[in-house]
This record gives sequence, C-alpha cells and structure tokens, in this order.
Amino acid sequence: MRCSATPDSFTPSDPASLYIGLMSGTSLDGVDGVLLDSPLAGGTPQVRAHAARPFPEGLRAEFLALNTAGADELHRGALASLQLVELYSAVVADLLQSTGLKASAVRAIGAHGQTVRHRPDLGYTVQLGAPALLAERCGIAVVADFRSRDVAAGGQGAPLVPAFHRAVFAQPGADVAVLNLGGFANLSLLFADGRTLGFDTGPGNALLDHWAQRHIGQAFDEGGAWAAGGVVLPELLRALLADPFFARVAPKSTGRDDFHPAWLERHLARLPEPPAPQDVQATLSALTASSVAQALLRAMPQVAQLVICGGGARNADSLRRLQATLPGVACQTSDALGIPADQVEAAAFAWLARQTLLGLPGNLPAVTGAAGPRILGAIYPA
Ligand SMILES: Nc1ncnc2c1ncn2[C@@H]1O[C@H](COP(=O)(O)OP(=O)(O)OP(=O)(O)O)[C@@H](O)[C@H]1O
Ligand SMILES: CC(=O)N[C@H]1[C@@H]2OC[C@@H](O2)[C@@H](O)[C@@H]1O[C@H](C)C(=O)O
Repeated sequence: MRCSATPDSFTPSDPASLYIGLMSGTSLDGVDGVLLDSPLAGGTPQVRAHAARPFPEGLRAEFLALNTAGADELHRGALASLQLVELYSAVVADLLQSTGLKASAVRAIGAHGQTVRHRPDLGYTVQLGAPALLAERCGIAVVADFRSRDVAAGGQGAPLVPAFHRAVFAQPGADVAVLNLGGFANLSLLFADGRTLGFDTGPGNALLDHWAQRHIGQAFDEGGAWAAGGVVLPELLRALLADPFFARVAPKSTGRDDFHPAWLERHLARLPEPPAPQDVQATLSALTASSVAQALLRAMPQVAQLVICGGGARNADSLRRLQATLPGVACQTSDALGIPADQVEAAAFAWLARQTLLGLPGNLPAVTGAAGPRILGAIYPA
C-alpha cells in the first residue's frame, strides 16, 4: 500500500466538495485513488490525498485474459469484478484513514472500473466492476460506467479526461497540450482561445510492459533503462507507424482490441531476421514517442508546452525520446503543476463523478464525437 495525505488535517472548501476517484487503467498495474476537493463555488480542484494498491498477480492475469475471447467469460468477469471491489474498497479505506475523514464527508466515489473491451465502432465499451457492492461496502454514493452514455450518443466514449485537464492545466493565453502516458496514450489540446480537443494517439506502455515481462521478467522496464540501451530498428518502426490508426483523424480511441502482442508478432515475423529483444523495446519506445509527436504537431503545430502525466511519466527513456522528437516544445511532468503524474487520472474520475452529481456534462463532443454533451455514468446511492 502507498498512501499519502496533506500533512495537516484540512477543512474542505465546503461540505459538498469532497470526491474520491478510483482508476484502474489499461496497463493493469493496480488501482490509484485520490481524494479531490472541488469547491462548489469554482476554483481549481485540489488533490488532498492519494493511495494506491497493486493488483494481485491472479487478478491482473485474469483481467488480461478477459481482454480476449475465452471460456465462461460472464462468470469469470463477474468474479473478477467482485475482486476489483475488494481492492477499490481497500483504497477508499486507506484514503479515509490517512485523512481522518468519515465516509459521510465524501459526496461520491467515481469508479472507472476495468476496461476489458472497447468497441465504440460496434456501439459498446465494457468496464468491469461491481458499483452496487462498492456503494454497499463503503457507504458512499458511487458513480460508474462513465463511458457508455457517450458511446450511446455516437461518441468514442474516450478520452474523457480532456475536460478535467482544462480545469486544472489550462494557462491563460497559452496553447498547452497534456499527454496521458498510460497503457495507451491520449492527448488533450487546450487552445488559448478556449477550444479543447483530444484523442488517443496509440500504444503508451502496454506493449513495452508486455515485452519487458516476456524478455526481462519484469512487469515494466524501470525508468526505461532497458529500452535506453537498445537501438531503434528503423524498418520496424516504419512498419509499426504505418498502422492505419495513426493516420486516422479524430475523434478516435483505441486499446488492447487494436494493439496487442499478436499485432507486434505479425510485424516482427515480417523482418528479414529475428531482432534483438532489447532493440525491439527501444523501437516500441520510439513508437510511442513518434506517434504522440506526429499527432501533436498535426493537431496543434504551434504547441510550446507539453504536460505529461500517467505512469509513463516515470519512464526517463520515454521522456527523453519525447523531448527529442519535439525539440521546440517545453516538456514537463504534471508534478511541476501540482498534481503528481500518477494521480491525474484518478483525480479526473473524481471530478467526473462531481459533474454527474451536479447534473453537468462530463464529455466533450468535440473530443469524443458524441452528438452532444451528456451527463455521464450511473449513480448508485450510498
Ligand atoms: N518507474 C517507472 N519506470 C518505467 N515505467 C513506469 C514506472 N512507473 C510506472 N511506469 C509505467 O506506467 C504504467 C502505469 O501507468 P498508468 O497507471 O498511468 O496506466 P493506466 O492508468 O493503467 O493506463 P491507461 O491510462 O491507459 O488507462 C506501468 O505499467 C509502467 O509501464
Ligand atoms: C476505453 C478506455 O478505457 N480507454 C482509456 C485508455 O487509457 C488511455 C486511453 O485509452 C484513454 O482513451 C482512456 O482513458 C483515459 C483516462 C480517458 O478516458 O481520458
């Protein structure tokens, strides 16, 4: 368990301003939770506490397996959802304990759930979880299933974080881009004139994690040190970047349905000889950086600032490659702007739960392509 809170006990901005956000993302590393203080009167939302718990290995493996067709999926998915709630409840308990708050002080929990399929092209997206059980366990209202309403309105259901990125990272008079480097990567473009755009750019860490697990037996490449010692294979990089997803115009979103180990294997099999695994890791890292840079420069050529969040912000090799592909852009992690990189997504889902309870839209139609703004999610009362 990792847990931190603001050092002194705090008084919330107003009695209805505290929300918890729980994020278990596509990299399948575990659950991040934050307590967000987002005053009714407005003002920039503040993270007051953070807690994180890793997935037990069995649950991680089961969620990974549930990303592809398999036997008895409904039963297995239901059981995995119940296990996820155990982890979610533990993170909520950690947050309450570290802040000394009672459950009744928290207005709602925004629980993302675990994405196991994402097919907006077919009209659905699936985030596993058991929100009724979470509400029962915690005694706090839960908002869940954030993406389906946007998909029902013809949208991609993702990315949903751009509106929150605008609330916390926009700077008056500046064009700012925000990159979430999770299992997959997405950009938010915060234009100085008030417009916000955003889309998924492709793989973030998911393929890097897969390759590191397979060849060095580690869940991820710590600091990107292994990738940094490899040599980028230009022919492979060109072939990977030729995937039609990268050229598609937004709105667009992606996930393990599109970029998976078999996709990589198909490309590797076409090389004249088997590459050194470390060079493949370097090439995958270059793929993330190049796909982000290409998409960013196409959509916001004048960009001068890039804020990086998500666990990939802890990968020095990824940061170095991003900076090298974007020489004119000042790249910094979100830590420098007040929200540590691994807390931003959880904070976004706390904020989205707040939007829902206040009867406000959470999606941005210009981002997702939905027919209009929609109040997202389903509410499970305390
Ligand atoms: N110290 C580190 N060195 C290198 N990589 C790291 C480090 N810490 C985290 N990561 C990377 O970040 C990933 C986790 O990122 P994060 O939690 O933001 O993803 P996620 O929320 O699961 O994904 P998504 O945003 O796609 O839903 C890990 O799987 C790993 O690849
Ligand atoms: C379907 C799904 O879970 N998508 C995630 C995933 O992880 C990154 C990228 O792909 C993004 O589109 C989205 O998450 C972020 C938090 C979002 O919705 O903004």
